[in-house]
Amino acid sequence: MNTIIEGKDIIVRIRGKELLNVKKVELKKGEIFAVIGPNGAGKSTLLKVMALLQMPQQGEIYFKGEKINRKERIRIRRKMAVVFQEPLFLNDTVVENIALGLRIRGIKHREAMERAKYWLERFKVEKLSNRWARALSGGEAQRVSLARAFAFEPEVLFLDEPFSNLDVFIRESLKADFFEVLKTTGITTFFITHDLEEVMLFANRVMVLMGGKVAQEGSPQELLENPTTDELKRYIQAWERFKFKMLHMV
Ligand SMILES: Nc1ncnc2c1ncn2[C@@H]1O[C@H](COP(=O)(O)OP(=O)(O)OP(=O)(O)O)[C@@H](O)[C@H]1O
Repeated sequence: MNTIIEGKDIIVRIRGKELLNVKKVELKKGEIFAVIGPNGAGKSTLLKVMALLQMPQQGEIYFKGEKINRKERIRIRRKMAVVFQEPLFLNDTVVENIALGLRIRGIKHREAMERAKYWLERFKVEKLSNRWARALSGGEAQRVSLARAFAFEPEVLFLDEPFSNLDVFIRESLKADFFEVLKTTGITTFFITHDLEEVMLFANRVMVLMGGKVAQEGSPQELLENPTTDELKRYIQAWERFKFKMLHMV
C-alpha cells in the first residue's frame, strides 16, 4: 500500500509540557486507521498535526512523499476533510453550508449544489437542505457534517469522535450509514474513537496512544488478543466491562 501521509519524530509541546512524542505514524492509501487511548492521551493533537491544522514543534510531515512546510500547508489541506465532535456551521441553510465550502475550493455554483444534494441524499438528510444549519439536532447536524466532508471528495478524511455526543439510537443508525458510505467510497480515513467496537468492525489498523506516546500499533485483532502493556490490558478490560454492563441494561 502507498503511504499518503507520514509523520516522523513528531513532538508537540505547549508551555513546555510535552503533549505528543511519536516517532512514526503512517497513513496508507485506502486504509481505515483508528486511534484510541484514554482522555488526554494526545489523540486530537495527533489528528491536528496529521491534518496539517497544527504544526509540531519538532518533526516532519510528508504528503505522498513530499515534505510539507508552513507555506504548502493550505494547498495540501484542501485534499483533506475533517469532521469534529461538534459540527461547525455558517449562519446559512444546510445546502449552502456545503455548497459554499465547495465554491471556496473553486467549484462552480451548479456543480457545488449538485454535489451538496447528492451527499445529503447519501446521508439521508436531503429533506433538511433548506433548513437553517445551526438549528439542527445533534444527529442531523452530524449527518450534514459528514455529507459536507464527503462532498469535498477528499483524499483523506479525518474524524475526531464524530458519534460520541449522540444518544445510542441515533449513534447506531448514523454509524451504520457512515461506514456503509465509507466502504463504498474507499477514502483513506484517520479516525479517533473511544469505541473499541468501531475499531474491531471497521479499522484495518489501530494505534493506541497513552501519555502522548504510541503504546501499541497493529491490526485490531492483534490488539485484542495481545495487548502489550498492563495499562492497555486494563483499558481493554474496562471497555469489556462497560460493554457487558450496557448489554445487560437494555
Ligand atoms: N491548547 C492547549 N493548551 C494546553 N494544553 C492542551 C492544549 N491542547 C491540548 N492540551 C493538553 O494536551 C493533552 C492532550 O490533549 P488531546 O486533546 O490531544 O487529547 P485526547 O487524547 O484527544 O483527549 P480526549 O479523549 O479527552 O479528547 C491534554 O492533557 C490536554 O489538556
